[in-house]
Amino acid sequence: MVIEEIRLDRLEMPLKHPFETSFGKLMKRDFVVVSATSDGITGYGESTAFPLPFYNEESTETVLYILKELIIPQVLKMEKLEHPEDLDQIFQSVKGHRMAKAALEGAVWDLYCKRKGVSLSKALGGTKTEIDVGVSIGIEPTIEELLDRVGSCIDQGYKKIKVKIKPGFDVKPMEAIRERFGMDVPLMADANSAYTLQDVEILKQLDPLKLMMIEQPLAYDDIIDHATLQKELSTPICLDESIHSVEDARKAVEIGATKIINIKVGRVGGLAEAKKIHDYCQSMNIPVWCGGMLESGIGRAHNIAITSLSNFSIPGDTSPSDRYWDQDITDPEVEFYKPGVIKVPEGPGVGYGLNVQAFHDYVVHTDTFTRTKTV
Ligand SMILES: O=C(O)CCC(=O)C1=CC=C[C@@H](O)[C@@H]1C(=O)O
Ligand SMILES: [Mg+2]
Repeated sequence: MVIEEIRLDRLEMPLKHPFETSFGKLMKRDFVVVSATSDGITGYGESTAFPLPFYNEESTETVLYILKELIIPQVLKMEKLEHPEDLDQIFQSVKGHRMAKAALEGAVWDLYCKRKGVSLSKALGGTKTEIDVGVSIGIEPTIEELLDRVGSCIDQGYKKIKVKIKPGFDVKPMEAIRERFGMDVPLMADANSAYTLQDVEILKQLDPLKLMMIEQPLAYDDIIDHATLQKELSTPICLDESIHSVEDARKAVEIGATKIINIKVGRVGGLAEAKKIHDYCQSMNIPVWCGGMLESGIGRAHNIAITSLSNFSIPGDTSPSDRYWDQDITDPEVEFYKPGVIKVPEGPGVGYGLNVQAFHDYVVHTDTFTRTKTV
C-alpha cells in the first residue's frame, strides 16, 4: 500500500476524575491521534505520551516534533509499505521516541488490517475472544476515599485492583484494603519509581499482604537495583517504565529483576515490539499484562487487540471508556459486555469506529501532510 495522507490531531479530553500518581496529578488528557490514509481507507493510532515528561522522557510536543519533522516526511516518500513492520527501516533512523513511533505504527496497523478485512487481534496472532479487565486507582486524598473507590470497583466486577502508592501512602492504605475487603481480592500496587533501595524495609512490610505484584518500585531507568530488591521481597516485582524493548525484557528476566512484565504498546515503540516481548516472555514463563496510559477509545482498542494474545494472562488496565470520559471518541465506546470482561472486536482493524462529532469537539489543532505537499 502507499500512504497518501497522514493527519495529526491534538486533542484535549477532560478526565471525569483527576488521576494522581507519585509523579503528579492529571486533570485532562492532552494527546495526539494519528490518521493514515491509503485508497480512501483510514487507520487510527494514538500517542500515549503525557504533556510533560513525568512518566518517561517523551511529551506531547516531542511526539509532534519527531513525527512532523523526522518520521512522516520519510513515510510519505516510501514507495511501498507491504506490512506495518516495514516502518522499522525508518524508525531505526531515530533513537528512542517510542511513543511517537507507536502512534504512527498503530495507525498503519489499523489501516493495514482494514484493507485486508481482518481484525487487528487476528493479525497480531490473538486467540482470546474476550479479555479480563483490571482497574488502576490513583492516589486518593484519604484512605477512606480510597476504600470507597476500591469497594465500588470490586462491585463493578473488575478482575484486578491496582492501587498507586508513594512514600507516606503505601503500607497503611494497602493494609486497610486487605482489612476491609479480605485477602482474596486480586490486589497490586504501582509505585511509579518512587522508592530507592534504602526503602527496602518499608517495601518488605507489603509482603504479608500477598499482593499479586509491586509495579516499578525503583528508578524508571533501572533494572540492576530491582534484581537486588527482588531478592529481599516475596512479592513479585513487575517492571513497567524500565522495559522499552524485547532486549530490555531479556536482560531484566535474566538478572531476576522482574517476574511479570507490564507491556504498554506506546512505551515499547508499537505493536510489533509488544508482540516480541509477549512471545519472549511466554517462552520464559513470565506472565504479561497490558498497562494503560489513560487512553481514549482509539488507544484502548489497540490495547484490547494485543491483550487477546494468549500470554496476557493477567488482567490489564484496559477499563471501559466511562471510567475516564463523559464521552469517548469511538463508536461504540469501550464497554463491559459482562462485569470485568470486554469482548475482543471481530471487525476489520481495531474494530471500533470513530465518533466524528465527539472527536472534533476535542480537537485543538490539526496538521495534515500529503505525499506531494505539506499543508
Ligand atoms: O487506567 C489506565 O489507563 C492506567 C493508568 C495508570 O496506571 C497509569 C497511567 C499513566 C501513568 C502511570 O501512572 C500509569 C502506570 O504507571 O501504569
Ligand atoms: Mg505503572
